[in-house]
Amino acid sequence: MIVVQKFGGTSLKGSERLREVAKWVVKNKNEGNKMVVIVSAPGGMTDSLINEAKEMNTNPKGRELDMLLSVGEQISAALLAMGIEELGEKAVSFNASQLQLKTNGEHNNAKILNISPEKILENLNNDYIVIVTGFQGVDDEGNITTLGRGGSDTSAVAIGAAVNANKIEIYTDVDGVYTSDPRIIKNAKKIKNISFDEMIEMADKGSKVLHCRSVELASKYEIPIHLRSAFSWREGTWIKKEKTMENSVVRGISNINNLANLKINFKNMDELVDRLEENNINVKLFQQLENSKFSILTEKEDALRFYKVLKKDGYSLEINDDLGMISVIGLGIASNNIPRKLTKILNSNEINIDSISSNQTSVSYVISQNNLNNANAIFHRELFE
Ligand SMILES: Nc1ncnc2c1ncn2[C@@H]1O[C@H](COP(=O)(O)OP(=O)(O)O)[C@@H](O)[C@H]1O
Ligand SMILES: N[C@@H](CC(=O)OP(=O)(O)O)C(=O)O
Repeated sequence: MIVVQKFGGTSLKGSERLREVAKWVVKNKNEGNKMVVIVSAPGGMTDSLINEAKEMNTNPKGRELDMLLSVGEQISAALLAMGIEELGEKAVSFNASQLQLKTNGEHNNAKILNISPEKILENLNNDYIVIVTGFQGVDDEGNITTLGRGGSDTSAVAIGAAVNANKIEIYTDVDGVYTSDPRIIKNAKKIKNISFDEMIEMADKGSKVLHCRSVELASKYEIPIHLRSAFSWREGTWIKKEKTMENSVVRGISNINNLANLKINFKNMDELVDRLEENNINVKLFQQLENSKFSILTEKEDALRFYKVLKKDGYSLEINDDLGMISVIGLGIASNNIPRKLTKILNSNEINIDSISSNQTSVSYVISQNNLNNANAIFHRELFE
């Protein structure tokens, strides 16, 4: 059986943790499995590399940033290989360049195009534990790219699909997906099974426990993911195809912090869309308010950047940069009375709603950033406790 195991930053921070991971991987190998291990950078390293970059240049080029950010994963990969060899097993580490893990050239947010599994399979057949750097790729010209923050989950699923893995396990610092972020909601409950669609929606709406694209890929290839803890090693949460799930309408709550809304007077909508694209603004919600008035919800950093650009060009616009979004997720949620109930709950708690949006799997409220944790606690109490 081929088993892919991915370890996140906190699971790899410091030699003691690395040794625990090495022992676990060797134990799984000794149970008769062929092991492919995907690693993130040691916890906190990617953040501190970004800070160092910003000290040198307030707006570093994507290519150079990727050269720098890809370093952390390489450190984890080499150290883990050494730790495994110390336990008497054969291990070899590879970076994306050595494996020709091809992506497009979109620096800092690259998409995986192709992975040739031969080198990994050859080493597995020669009894090696294969360790691969997550988060990184190479473009057509050999430049190092990275997949966006949290992207090593996506590396794991893509590599799992390429080697036709029997199991993909993602190890982190919580023992599963919870009904809300357990760091914020102390009474959050562990979810045993969640469908791909629900998990995609939770990740897209701010639950950083899994990279959204990793779940999209797992859904495409129909490979279940087992998300579990590298601390307790207990059974975690299964993310899998909906058919095999028991029915329940409400699955979880997600939050996005630090959003901003721009209200813009702009004559031509196509031109506005072009300007958003040119400036790389990732729009979360786009509404036409009146004939030539638009409302755009985006991350605060993007909004402030776009505000400055448009202001300089003489446009009239307003900004509210104190917003967040709370979403409740569940299959078919929009077609029952839950959205109405949630709106009432916010109203009766005097939480102002800036806007509401919904789709088949989620309903989202844009509210003031200050109210976000409170709304999360109130929704959680009403829906899950
Ligand atoms: N619904 C949720 N269930 C579990 N964890 C969540 C959820 N939403 C957010 N999280 C957070 O995700 C964290 C794990 O993700 P992350 O820090 O990226 O780990 P890693 O470095 O292992 O990839 C948890 O510590 C938890 O606070
Ligand atoms: N090191 C990268 C990639 C990653 O996926 O990390 P983690 O698995 O620790 O979330 C980041 O911090 O974004």
